[in-house]
Amino acid sequence: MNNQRLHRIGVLTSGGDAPGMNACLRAIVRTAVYHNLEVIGFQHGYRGVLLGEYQVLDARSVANIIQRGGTILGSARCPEMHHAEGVERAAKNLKGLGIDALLVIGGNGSMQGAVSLSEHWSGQIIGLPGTIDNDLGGTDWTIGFFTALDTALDAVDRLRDTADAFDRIFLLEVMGRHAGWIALFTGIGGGAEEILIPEQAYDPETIITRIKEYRARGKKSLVVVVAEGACNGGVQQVAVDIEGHGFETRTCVLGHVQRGGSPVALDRYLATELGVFAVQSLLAGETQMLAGKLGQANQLVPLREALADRNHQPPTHLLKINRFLAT
Ligand SMILES: Nc1ncnc2c1ncn2[C@@H]1O[C@H](COP(=O)(O)OP(=O)(O)O)[C@@H](O)[C@H]1O
Ligand SMILES: O=P(O)(O)OC[C@H]1O[C@](O)(COP(=O)(O)O)[C@@H](O)[C@@H]1O
Repeated sequence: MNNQRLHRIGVLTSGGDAPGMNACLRAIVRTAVYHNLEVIGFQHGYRGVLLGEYQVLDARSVANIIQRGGTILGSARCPEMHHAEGVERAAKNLKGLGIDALLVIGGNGSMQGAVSLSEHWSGQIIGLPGTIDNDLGGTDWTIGFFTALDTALDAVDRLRDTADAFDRIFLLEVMGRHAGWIALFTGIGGGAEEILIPEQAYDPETIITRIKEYRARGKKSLVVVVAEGACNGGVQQVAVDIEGHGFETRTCVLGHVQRGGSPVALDRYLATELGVFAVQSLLAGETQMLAGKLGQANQLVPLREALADRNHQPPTHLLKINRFLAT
């Protein structure tokens, strides 16, 4: 299966970092070295390609990182890639460095960058889904989602303790500007009474009515999980709306805590399997693909299709079943 033209591959981590990116780097480097490939790690995502900032990664350079959050390569949002000149420069630099193939670990934006690059560069490109938001098509799960979820769930449990002690309404804001995956799964797993996500129109009147019903049914403490992008103004607006009806609230914004920490088992597993699969795919001559997990299988989906996949929405039927669960 060896691709005779493949000698030197580049790898980068881009966009919002996600727990498990290091585990993925380890799997990529070890698999590549096993197959006698040289690996160049670009620092801080596409910025490293543009500035020529990179390091050679050998098998030992990825020792003892499988359990570490963040990314040893660093990440960045690199605005230059939004312009043709930036993409052309990245392509020129990759060519100059003799890179035969590039592996991009990141979210939606990073995959857009990979597609743009493929229009100016003839090397092979494979993307790997790395974002806590789980908002990328072409894969059921993204690296980092499971860890972020556990962090958010832990926060809900802790808030419930103090909410119970004071009979209070707590609002927890979790990440997800455009995607409600974290909020939805955290809300279900944590037994939240209400879950607000960007995929569902925000209706303050409904929330108020339900809070009154909960209280009438003897529920004292209430937890509302709010995705960052659930409504204009985020959790602060929700607090204003609820307080406007005479209910006292407390608000907690979880923020970047969700991005850090040691990856949980499922993220390490996903990162490792997809890392190996991505290198095997390069060796098989594949390009412009996302290496993802669909069901139990590793799958290659064309990057453009993965980006266009509108079916990868969070399962909003969970909002309906939460009506039973919150009774
Ligand atoms: N439409 C695009 N065209 C080219 N490059 C892009 C595009 N969108 C994003 N990128 C590149 O990918 C980087 C990461 O994207 P971003 O959306 O910030 O994070 P993520 O990959 O986690 O979704 C951006 O900073 C930029 O360098
Ligand atoms: O760290 P920043 O730049 O403030 O971005 C925060 C955003 O990044 C994320 O953590 C991850 O999003 P991306 O994968 O799109 O980068 C979002 O949940 C959050 O809205």
